Amino acid sequence: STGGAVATPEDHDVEYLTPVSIGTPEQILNLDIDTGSSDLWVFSSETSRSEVKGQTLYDPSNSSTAQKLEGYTWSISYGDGSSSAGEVYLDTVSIGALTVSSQAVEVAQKVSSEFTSDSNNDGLLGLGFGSLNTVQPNAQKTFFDNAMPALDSPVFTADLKAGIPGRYNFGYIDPNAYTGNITYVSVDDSQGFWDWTSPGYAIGSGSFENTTIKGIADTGTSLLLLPSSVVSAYYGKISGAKYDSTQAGYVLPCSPTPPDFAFGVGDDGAAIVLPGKYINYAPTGSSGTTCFGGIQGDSGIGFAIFGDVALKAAFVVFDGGSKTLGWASK
Ligand SMILES: N#Cc1c(N)n[nH]c1N1CCCC1
Repeated sequence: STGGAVATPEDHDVEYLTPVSIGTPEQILNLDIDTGSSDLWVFSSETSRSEVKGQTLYDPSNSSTAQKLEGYTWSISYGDGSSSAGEVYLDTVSIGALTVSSQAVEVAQKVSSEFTSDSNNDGLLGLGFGSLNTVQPNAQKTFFDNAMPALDSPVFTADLKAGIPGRYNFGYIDPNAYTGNITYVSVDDSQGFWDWTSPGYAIGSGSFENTTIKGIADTGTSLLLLPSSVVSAYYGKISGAKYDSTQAGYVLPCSPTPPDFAFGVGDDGAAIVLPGKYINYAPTGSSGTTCFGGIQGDSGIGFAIFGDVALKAAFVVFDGGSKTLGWASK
């Protein structure tokens, strides 16, 4: 089997939302597919009314295939301080033509203000490794883990794009979605993430800097978070770029377009190039003169995060069979 669906960017590509069908008859919710976590949770008929502002709600009582897991609960906190919690059902979940008949659907009873204010986001579909799942008393499998045995190939791919819809596909690699070769690298799944190591970076037309950068491929994070040495080298090339403590990040003049940023993949010289315009993440004020940087530091996290700013420059294969990541330009 195979499947897939469109991934539509929200403002500034802060997140990408994908239609996911749940239950019988189908209830379609727009979910944030997140390779940095492993819970599938949704806004629901059980979500505190005061914490819902425009989201579509999954109502298990309207699904003939919903089965409550009595006594099961979940609670998740993300690195950005947001959180949610609730109870658990099993139901049929589909992404395009790919259906999992007994998927754990975690219904939210509480969500933090960050989710309440994100009115187009109806929940998350985690595609990290199973060890990150928060369901108690027994952890539940991700959609990908449940689907894998039936997939033509044990993979899913992320083809996110700047400002326009891209796609998540399951079970196959679309040869028309990328250019050149796919370079595969090993993954350390010991922390539950798609954790890999880049050999270094280059700024603009500059020489390649060999420096080990260990980090996660994370569709649920907006920016590219890198070691401070790399970040200061990048912004040090840009007149007027500075760390702004009020914004809690590097800001830069939106014009002229900043230099490209490339990160290495594998030991044969392959690299993914971020066009400089991707680093103009969003204007900080109404004038549009100053932009918030799409590359920021990873201090305090313990690893780099290759979030959407990086991923949207690439075609990425998440291989659950070999536990590798494949990177290609496009
Ligand atoms: N912080 C954070 C984070 C992450 N590293 N991956 N996914 C995240 N979120 C998903 C929804 C809110 C935050």
